[in-house]
Amino acid sequence: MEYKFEFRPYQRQFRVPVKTSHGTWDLRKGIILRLTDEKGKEGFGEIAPVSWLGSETFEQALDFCQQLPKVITPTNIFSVPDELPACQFGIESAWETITTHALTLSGMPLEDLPDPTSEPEMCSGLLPPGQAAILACKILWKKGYRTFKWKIGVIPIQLELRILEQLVQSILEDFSADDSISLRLDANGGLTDVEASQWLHVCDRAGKIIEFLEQPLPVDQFDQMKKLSDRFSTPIALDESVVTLKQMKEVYQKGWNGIFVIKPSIAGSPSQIRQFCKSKNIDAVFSSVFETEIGREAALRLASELNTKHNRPVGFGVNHWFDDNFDVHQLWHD
Ligand SMILES: O=C(O)CCC(=O)C1=CC=C[C@@H](O)[C@@H]1C(=O)O
Ligand SMILES: [Mg+2]
Repeated sequence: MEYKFEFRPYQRQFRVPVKTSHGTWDLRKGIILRLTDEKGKEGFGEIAPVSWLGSETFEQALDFCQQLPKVITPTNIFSVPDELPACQFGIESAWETITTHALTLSGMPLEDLPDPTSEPEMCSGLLPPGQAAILACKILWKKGYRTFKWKIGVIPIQLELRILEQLVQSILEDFSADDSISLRLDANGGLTDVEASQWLHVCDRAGKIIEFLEQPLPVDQFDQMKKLSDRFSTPIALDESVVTLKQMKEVYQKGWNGIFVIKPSIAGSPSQIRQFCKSKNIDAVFSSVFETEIGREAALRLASELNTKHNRPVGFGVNHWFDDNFDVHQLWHD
């Protein structure tokens, strides 16, 4: 079978730049691709790199698309290099939408997939860093969210610890007690070992309201994170340490049995991710990379199949970070 291959780069300005301990991200650039088979059936996919998290760069992805032939075969689709995980995901998921006849691979019709972004209690809402998190939490709670993720490691730790106290206080006071509220803290690898211990002491004291502390230390400090997870009761979730399938396997081999934050759009081949997660029974939190509806649908299709054991709310409550009325299908009409 041969497929006509077309691609369109896009870019979307964040309403508010995404600030993390890695720095400031203000423009989301990606590539929407379309495969058309010999019967005219179309399949869309998205390449949404986040190089500072560990995927290829947007430029490397664009170069790869430009060097592909205008007509490709399954050999091209399944031989995308492992150094291009966002390209692997985008091209293979476009192929899946054509070949699985709009069914998820577990046989569920696509239109029946639960869209967590329309069911906020199944989704975590991403809060801005710093003091702004408190008001943002109230706004998202009113929209139905009950799981919130807050970026830390962005301003001095004493300030952030004080804000956490205020955040927990406002949740306990303002939200009805029967709400099972969860707070996820994401340091993006920006803490020192001492700061991570300080955070985990506070999290342990705050109790179950803190679902997990995400990537407290840099990727090269896996052993220290393993020690922290043994020392404190608050779970630790790895993100930057497990961006690609290759990293997931390495970390699993080293004995990580904690939470894996899986960003399908930058993790690599969907079929290989599926195989790994099913065979290892991974405790996963599926997370967005601010992709468009094309990439989100492919990522959530995978999440719906793999998120069965722990059924953690998916990290896709990010639409409010854009305020444009971006129509991804318009790319094909310009
Ligand atoms: O996981 C979520 O709840 C939302 C997505 C999210 O937090 C992120 C997406 C991409 C880069 C980062 O800003 C951040 C992360 O580090 O997890
Ligand atoms: Mg993260």
